Amino acid sequence: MSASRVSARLSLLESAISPRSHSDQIPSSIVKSSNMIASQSALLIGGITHARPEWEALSSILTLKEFPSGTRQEFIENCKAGHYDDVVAIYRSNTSNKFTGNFDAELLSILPKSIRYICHNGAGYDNIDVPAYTRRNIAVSSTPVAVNNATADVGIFLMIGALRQAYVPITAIREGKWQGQTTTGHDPQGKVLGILGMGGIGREMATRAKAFGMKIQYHNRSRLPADLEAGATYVSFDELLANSDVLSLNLALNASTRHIIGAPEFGKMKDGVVVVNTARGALIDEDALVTALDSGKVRSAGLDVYEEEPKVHPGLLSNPRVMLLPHIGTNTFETQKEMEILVLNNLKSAVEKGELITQVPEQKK
Ligand SMILES: NC(=O)c1ccc[n+]([C@@H]2O[C@H](COP(=O)([O-])OP(=O)(O)OC[C@H]3O[C@@H](n4cnc5c(N)ncnc54)[C@H](O)[C@@H]3O)[C@@H](O)[C@H]2O)c1
Repeated sequence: MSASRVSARLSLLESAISPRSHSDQIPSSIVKSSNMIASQSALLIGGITHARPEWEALSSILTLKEFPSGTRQEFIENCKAGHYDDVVAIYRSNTSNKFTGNFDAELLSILPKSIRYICHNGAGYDNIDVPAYTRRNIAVSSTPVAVNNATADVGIFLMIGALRQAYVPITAIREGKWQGQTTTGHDPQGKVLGILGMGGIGREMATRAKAFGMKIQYHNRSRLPADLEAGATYVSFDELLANSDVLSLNLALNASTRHIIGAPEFGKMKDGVVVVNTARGALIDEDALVTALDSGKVRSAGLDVYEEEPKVHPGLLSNPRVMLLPHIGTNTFETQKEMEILVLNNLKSAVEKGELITQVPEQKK
């Protein structure tokens, strides 16, 4: 990692939050109050695993409330009953989305008028209707940068696994079949990696892939400055499809990127292309991917994300040329902790300075 990126990463983590003594007590389902009564509250939806002391330290400036688990209906009832009427900032996550459902326009209409900030734990935030929250003047932050290394590591793991079609030997040896039906794989050396979405994770994919002797090309909405390009070639979307041996998806899911890769795009790719997706499942039309795998157009794929998680397309499950992981991109101790701290730093900055550190780019425009 370059010195500038290290310092950018550290500056996100520098915090005025000073951990206080850790309490293992699970708070009540609605309210965990501080010793002092602050006039404003923060609401934690779901759990905090690694940074609970830092969360509890916020009780010096805020009353802390929690909705650790439950249903969307229960959450809505709490809102309607006025339990969160003094909440100015919410800590939520992709994980806690299963309790509340999406932060969509319906939920927004029920949230207390006091809420000014949504501090989201996750680099992807497609479960928040950002335009609707922007219209209500609610600022939203996510956790970029902190996720880069762990997610790119998984991307490389999936790419190598797909190139080597590693699923077959991995399962054969445990079934007592030694190599079983293992086929001969392919080297990354000398191949062209095409990165669609050259943001934080895409650039870390590029850094790692260069060490494997790959040539890097990318497509982004706009070309990057030379220092961020770091030797990668900027190409059009169609050139990326036509000239990549491995295509890695590293862009956000939104209305304009849903199914950005479908049957017409597979048709423009090289025969035997390898597809890696650690971004969001719905970027790819999964039915079209299964068809392209079945025909051999796509030789193999490495996937961490799916269109309808936790459902996985049966055509992917049954295909031994596909490496499948259950959305574990950021699931390391170090990264999870860094993400939690970054959310809390956003929350503290919001309350104390009126600004988020990593506000989502759509709102910064
Ligand atoms: N598998 C996981 O656990 C995991 C972990 C973290 C992030 N993610 C996903 O990865 C995505 C990328 O994360 P990031 O932190 O690198 O985001 P980022 O915002 O740093 O980078 C995304 C890049 O995509 C580009 N882009 C957007 N729309 C595009 C388009 N139509 N065509 C080409 N490029 C486009 C943007 O300009 C940006 O450079 C996230 O949105 C998230 O959904 C998944």
